[in-house]
Amino acid sequence: MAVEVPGEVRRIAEDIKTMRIRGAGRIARAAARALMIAAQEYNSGGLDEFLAYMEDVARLLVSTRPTAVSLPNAVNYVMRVLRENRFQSLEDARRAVVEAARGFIEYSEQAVKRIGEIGARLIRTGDRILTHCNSSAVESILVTAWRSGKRFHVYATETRPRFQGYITARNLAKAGIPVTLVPDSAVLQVIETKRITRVIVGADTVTANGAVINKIGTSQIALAARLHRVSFIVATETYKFSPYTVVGQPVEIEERPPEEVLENPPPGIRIRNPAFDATPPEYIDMIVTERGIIPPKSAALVLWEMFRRSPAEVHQLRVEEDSTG
Ligand SMILES: O=P(O)(O)OC[C@H]1O[C@H](OP(=O)(O)O)[C@H](O)[C@@H]1O
Repeated sequence: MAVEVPGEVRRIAEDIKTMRIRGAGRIARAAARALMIAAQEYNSGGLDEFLAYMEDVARLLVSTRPTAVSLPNAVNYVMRVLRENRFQSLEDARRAVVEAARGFIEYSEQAVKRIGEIGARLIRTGDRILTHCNSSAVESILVTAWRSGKRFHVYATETRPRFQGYITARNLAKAGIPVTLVPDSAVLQVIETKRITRVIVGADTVTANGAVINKIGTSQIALAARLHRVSFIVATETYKFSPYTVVGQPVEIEERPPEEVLENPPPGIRIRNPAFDATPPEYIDMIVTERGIIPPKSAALVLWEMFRRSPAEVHQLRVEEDSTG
């Protein structure tokens, strides 16, 4: 019989699903923490049962939201220690999971900080910066630049239907940064009349060809920025680069409940609520990562460096995941 998943782990999975825990980086760290808790709380059998149970937990976590690849990348990073090693005892296996999860969380936190330092160098006093949704990588850049004495103004979109732009506006205001909240539909007008100098957004997934999957509306903003020759910058940790796209697997765009758009739609009206869209590499000037700034066309190189797997190996990995799923 399958071992029961601890309540706290199920709660984390539910919180990711319902977006109480949100943001691609936070989701990844929460998933790593959930695997750590699952390993620590396991007390009902031997090593083989433990391995099967951890695979169950991994599947539960990965199934919560489909788009941000940071989630399966974090889970696979931790699970790889179990999948690729032979352990003599349950305690050794448990310890390896806890260490890997801690390692991932630490790396991720440092990466966001490093992106802040690297990206802050791009900001100039006098900039008028537009951002969309809420990205901790973008916030890290803006807050670091501000603390280093640069003075600028940020325009934050509301980001319907979940209004994550309010989180951004609140956090920036708290840091003392002048911020103006604007409706999503005002983007072109704001870029034009406020003479925006830079757009900076986060990412949920970066594909092998350098396209960026981010909060719905990002691609429209990229188009508007292109129209006015405003540089379009993406800030992201490298674990949001998708190894699956190396073999051409499309990124699934999450479709969220219609009630998020309209609670009680009048009869006869259908509602669609896609949560993300894809911005092609041609519209992206640079991607700021913890490893440095790259042009979007170099995404495949980053993937190769990180995973060091040939396309055939990635394909095999996917097949194995699917068959255990
Ligand atoms: O990792 P950080 O930079 O914090 O966030 C990255 C992205 O995650 C968010 O998705 P959601 O709000 O979880 O749907 C937004 O799309 C944001 O740009």
